[in-house]
Amino acid sequence: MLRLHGVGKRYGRGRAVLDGLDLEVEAGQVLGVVGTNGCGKSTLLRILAGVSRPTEGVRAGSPSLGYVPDRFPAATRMSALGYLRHLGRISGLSTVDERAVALLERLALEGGPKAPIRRLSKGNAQKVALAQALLGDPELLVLDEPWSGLDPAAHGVLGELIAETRERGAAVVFTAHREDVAHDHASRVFRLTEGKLRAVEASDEHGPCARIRLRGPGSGDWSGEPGLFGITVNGEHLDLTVAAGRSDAILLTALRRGWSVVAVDTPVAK
Ligand SMILES: Nc1ncnc2c1ncn2[C@@H]1O[C@H](COP(=O)(O)OP(=O)(O)OP(=O)(O)O)[C@@H](O)[C@H]1O
Repeated sequence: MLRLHGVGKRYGRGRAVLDGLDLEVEAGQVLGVVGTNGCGKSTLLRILAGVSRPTEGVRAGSPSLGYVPDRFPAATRMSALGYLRHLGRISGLSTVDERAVALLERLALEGGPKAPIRRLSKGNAQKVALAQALLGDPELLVLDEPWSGLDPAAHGVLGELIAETRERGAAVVFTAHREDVAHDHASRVFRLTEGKLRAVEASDEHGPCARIRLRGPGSGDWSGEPGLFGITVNGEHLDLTVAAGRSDAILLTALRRGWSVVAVDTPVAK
């Protein structure tokens, strides 16, 4: 879908921010990029999104793109919906209203679709940025620190939107500061250091997790269960967060203990 080969980037006469970097993005993949402040994550994503050119190397491929930049240009007088309509027209989308309103409602934009963009808080502006990136159902979604400023409810919705994007066969590349967040959502995680990407495997403690929702009546003491990272009681449901590799075993244990399985959210395939 999109390939970077030997990509380098230098601003003016400064040091090389990216240096001989290779990356292949394939359909249905979610790639997470982590790294310290200033290591070049936004630079890499700008090149992936085609808004900045590498000073060396090749960017090959031309998927349709949705991009959430690190800074959202939020100075417009338009309403959120007006802005999305405007971008939709520029991108040649015939009707955007229904999809735009649905996305803004799902992300719970404060003030609704008519909220003026320049009065939005950082997190709410980020929701509009996400909606504009998703509007045209792009083949590649490039998200620069998409969690920044979002409240926990919007975090959850963003996770769903990323999963849905992958399920319809599109690809996602995102940056994150927290490695565990990256592993929660990505099929592959890379660390950007010294201008290059290195794969980061999930450690046992922060590996990909599955979420299992059970309904009672069931019994048993879950303490000490290997690979069980967390339990939450949600009304009549018990929600377990488990290591992906242990989910079958924990499901069997739950069934034996008299629980019914309501839902299993499996991790992104490795
Ligand atoms: N337009 C620019 N002109 C000059 N230098 C730049 C420009 N954009 C980025 N840089 C420099 O390139 C380096 C990488 O910046 P970049 O924003 O890509 O890092 P980052 O990993 O996204 O950082 P953060 O985690 O803080 O968002 C930094 O040293 C930054 O100062």
